[in-house]
Amino acid sequence: MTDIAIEKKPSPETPSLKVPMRVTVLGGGSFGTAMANVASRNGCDTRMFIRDPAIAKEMQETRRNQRYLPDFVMDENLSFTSDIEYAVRDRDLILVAIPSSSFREVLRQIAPFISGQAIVSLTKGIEPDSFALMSDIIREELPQVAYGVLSGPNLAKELMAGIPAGTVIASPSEAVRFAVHQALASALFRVFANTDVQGVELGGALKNIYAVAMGMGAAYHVGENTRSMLLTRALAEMSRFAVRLGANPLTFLGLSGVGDLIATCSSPLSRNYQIGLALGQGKTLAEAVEALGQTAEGINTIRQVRAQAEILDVYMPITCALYEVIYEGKPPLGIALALMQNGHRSDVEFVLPNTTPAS
Ligand SMILES: NC(=O)C1=CN([C@@H]2O[C@H](COP(=O)(O)OP(=O)(O)OC[C@H]3O[C@@H](n4cnc5c(N)ncnc54)[C@H](OP(=O)(O)O)[C@@H]3O)[C@@H](O)[C@H]2O)C=CC1
Ligand SMILES: O=C(CO)COP(=O)(O)O
Repeated sequence: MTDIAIEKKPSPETPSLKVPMRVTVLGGGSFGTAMANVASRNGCDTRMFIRDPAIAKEMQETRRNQRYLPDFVMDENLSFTSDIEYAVRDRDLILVAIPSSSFREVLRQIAPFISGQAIVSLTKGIEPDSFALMSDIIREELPQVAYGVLSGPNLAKELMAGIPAGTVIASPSEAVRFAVHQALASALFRVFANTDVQGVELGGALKNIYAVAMGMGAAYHVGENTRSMLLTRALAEMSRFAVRLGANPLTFLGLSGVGDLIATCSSPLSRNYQIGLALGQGKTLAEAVEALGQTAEGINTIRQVRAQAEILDVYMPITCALYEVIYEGKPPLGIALALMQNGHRSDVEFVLPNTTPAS
């Protein structure tokens, strides 16, 4: 990252001072497009890396993302390239919006051209097999870079429509937190800060599991009491798991925790919710994924987290129940009834630890 952004850091008395930043977004799907648009609209010199040259050319000419967000016109200053070196050389910030399954591969492609740019993950998933978070992958592949993760209730279509939203930049580096704020914050987009990278990242990845569950619940027309119970127990479950991995439980009170859980679990715009809805309406997993045609990280996250919870001996009843329904073909209503009979447990276990063994 260049020094300019850091040297001109405004004092709290001069919050409106802005230094234009050079931003690149890797990934031309829904979220990459939405965040590139946020940065460009905010005055950043912004490039998007699209792997298919024909699509990059089409987007440059039409300013539309015909496949992922056809109903929106992108900011007129945004530029598009399929040349990865040109995309990442001499930039301040690289925002990575690539699905978790390809995240490492793309970091390896950019590695030869990285010398001082900060790398920020926008991805909400966990790498298959390794159980690595995106911040782990950045540290492994690019050990010298300043890095962060951005996560929060940020449905791509709402951002494109200019509907106000907030997000969280988590980084051990104050310079990265500041630079991301400077690049993205506006009257339409608030950027909050955290240092609990793992907690923020796990919030974004884990809530996808429960969005699948809530989509399925919607197919069964569950009531508000049931929805609220499921959401709140989801928060208990995800924070329990994340704390076992070293996260701060209080992070889950923030936008990247409860905030994103509410947005993703309540909105038909969420692709994970859409998958759950389709499954609840009787589609097979393959049919639901094919009909969606976009990334729904939750499907893999359910499998990964269930396996990891078993290894770590963390009680994750909702995740395990979903696994049984989706991957073992068990009947959803029977599984839901069994969940309701899981015994007498603490409401908030950081207040009252559970004393009875999990059934
Ligand atoms: N959409 C949303 O509202 C939000 C999404 N996220 C997260 O952002 C991440 C990306 O999601 P999203 O943009 O929505 O996903 P999409 O499915 O909409 O798009 C994925 C994009 O990544 C590209 N891509 C995949 N593999 C590679 C690769 N190896 N090299 C280069 N490009 C590649 C795809 O290219 P191609 O089209 O050529 O396949 C496509 O442009 C996910 O982790 C998601 O959880 C986070 C917040 C909100
Ligand atoms: O993470 C999201 C909103 O914050 C979007 O979730 P989906 O990937 O389910 O669309």
